[in-house]
Amino acid sequence: MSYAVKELFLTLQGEGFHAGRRAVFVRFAGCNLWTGREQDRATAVCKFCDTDFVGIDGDGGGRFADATALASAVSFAWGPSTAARFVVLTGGEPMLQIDDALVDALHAAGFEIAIETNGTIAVHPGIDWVCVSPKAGSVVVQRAGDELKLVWPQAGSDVGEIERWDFRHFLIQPMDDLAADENRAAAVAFAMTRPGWRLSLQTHKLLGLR
Ligand SMILES: C[S@@+](CC[C@H](N)C(=O)[O-])C[C@H]1O[C@@H](n2cnc3c(N)ncnc32)[C@H](O)[C@@H]1O
Ligand SMILES: Nc1nc2[nH]cc(C(=O)O)c2c(=O)[nH]1
Ligand code: SF4
Ligand SMILES: [Mg+2]
Repeated sequence: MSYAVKELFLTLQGEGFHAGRRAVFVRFAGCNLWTGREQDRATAVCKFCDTDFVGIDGDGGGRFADATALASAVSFAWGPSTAARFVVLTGGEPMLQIDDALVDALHAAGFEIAIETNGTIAVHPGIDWVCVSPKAGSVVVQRAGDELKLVWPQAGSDVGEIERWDFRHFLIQPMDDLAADENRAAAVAFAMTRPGWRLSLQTHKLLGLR
């Protein structure tokens, strides 16, 4: 299969459990919860997305003909060191494109594979670190994994239900929008009142990283 990739870059993981860790990001084009067009945002299932995932025109993006080609680009972006190789598959919704061949090729290149997913498509079992970020109004089928990262506040999300899902870590992340200041305060209040949850900040934005 070929892969449509919006952008591919080396940075520090900015969010969640692995925040601060060097990582290659592969941002797949396309999502099942929003077209990515501003005129469709208000009617989308997911209305608060902070990301441009339309097309294959970003830095390092393109159409990769096969898994070997994409894994080679990830390896090149990481550089020659074989230590602690870490790739984050995101998007858009990466589970629309991830397949056996890609997981095998990234593992063969020595990478630990993490995913950022909305959880509406079952995650490939070969992925090493599963971060699910549920969206109110969607049906989450991936209810187990390493990290549950809830963007907050989200009207209509059932926190009581989410807390019963089988994740090792529960994180609350303030929604970045015009109300970002209030949202940060709401996320802090959430973490203060719900033991077992931790605050996740989008540190790459604070640091001016990608
Ligand atoms: C752009 S999404 C791509 C991966 C996948 N589609 C998903 O939603 O998890 C990457 C992460 O950014 C989070 N995110 C998106 N928009 C955000 C916003 N405005 N504020 C805070 N986090 C946001 C998502 O919830 C997800 O955890
Ligand atoms: N530095 C950095 N960390 C991130 N963590 C999750 C991201 C994403 O958009 O999936 C992201 C991103 O775009 N950049
Ligand atoms: S599910 Fe993820 S990529 Fe899709 S619109 Fe929402 S935050 Fe953006
Ligand atoms: Mg992002």
